[in-house]
Amino acid sequence: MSSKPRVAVLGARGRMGSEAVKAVTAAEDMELVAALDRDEKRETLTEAGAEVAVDLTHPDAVMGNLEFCVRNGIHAVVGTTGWTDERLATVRGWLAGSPATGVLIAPNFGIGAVLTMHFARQAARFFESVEIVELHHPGKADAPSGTAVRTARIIAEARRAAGCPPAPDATTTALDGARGAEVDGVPVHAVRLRGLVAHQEVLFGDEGEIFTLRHDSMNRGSFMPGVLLGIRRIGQTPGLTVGLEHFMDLGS
Ligand SMILES: NC(=O)c1ccc[n+]([C@@H]2O[C@H](COP(=O)([O-])OP(=O)(O)OC[C@H]3O[C@@H](n4cnc5c(N)ncnc54)[C@H](O)[C@@H]3O)[C@@H](O)[C@H]2O)c1
Ligand SMILES: O=C(O)C1=N[C@H](C(=O)O)CCC1
Repeated sequence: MSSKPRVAVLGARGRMGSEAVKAVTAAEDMELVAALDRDEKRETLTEAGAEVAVDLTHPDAVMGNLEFCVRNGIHAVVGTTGWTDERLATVRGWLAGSPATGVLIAPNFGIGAVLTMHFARQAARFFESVEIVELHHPGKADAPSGTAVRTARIIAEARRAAGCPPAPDATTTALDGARGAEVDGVPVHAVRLRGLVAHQEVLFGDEGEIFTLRHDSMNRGSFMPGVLLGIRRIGQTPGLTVGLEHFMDLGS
């Protein structure tokens, strides 16, 4: 990779993509060489000599973009959501054919959001009950948020490893959705409200005690230090990395 990575942004006219274009342009240690949105051809990436592509598009678009990048040896920093185990396996398959290429999939670029997940992992085994509430702007396509899904999986994994029983819940009748979506056994509730950007609460409860982790992204600029960190690190990190925490030296 060049000493100043040559960066392309996909989804450049979107809420996140337009912020990323500004952030990359303002960063002195990288160069913006392409800014593409829907209906612009992916070949622009290779023509512009892009070394890192930042994908901030849509769950329906991200796989095609990523396949093109990996097949052309372009590293990718992905904020787009909609990830499943099957999709991750497909990306690993592409990367097997391009072993020097790196892909970072970051469910959330917010430093505080990554720390919320890190602390949730630590807290998970100490409380009988846990539920997640995520709150986002009404323009969001997916529910629950990628961050909430990842947080639930991290908590569930930590609770399984510690041998925790399922959280108590005496509900026998409920309207559809009243108890949220169950992600790996953790109830996740999604709110969509004009005025919100991206917010999450992780609620832990035990006898006489509630412990709450809350993170608020008040604007999309809050995600940009994480996007830039991903761009700076992905060239030295071949293969698939899921979660920005792997670039944050958080320890265990
Ligand atoms: N990881 C994070 O920290 C983080 C933060 C915010 C949003 N997101 C995710 O990023 C994605 C984008 O969010 P947003 O709020 O900016 O959405 P948005 O709808 O404002 O922007 C998406 C942009 O992508 C464009 N697009 C669609 N298909 C495309 C394609 N094939 N090639 C190029 N561009 C294409 C659209 O025209 C649009 O301009 C969503 O999946 C969202 O959940 C992630
Ligand atoms: O605005 C969005 O859309 C966001 N998507 C990510 C998610 O689904 O977790 C990150 C937060 C903002």
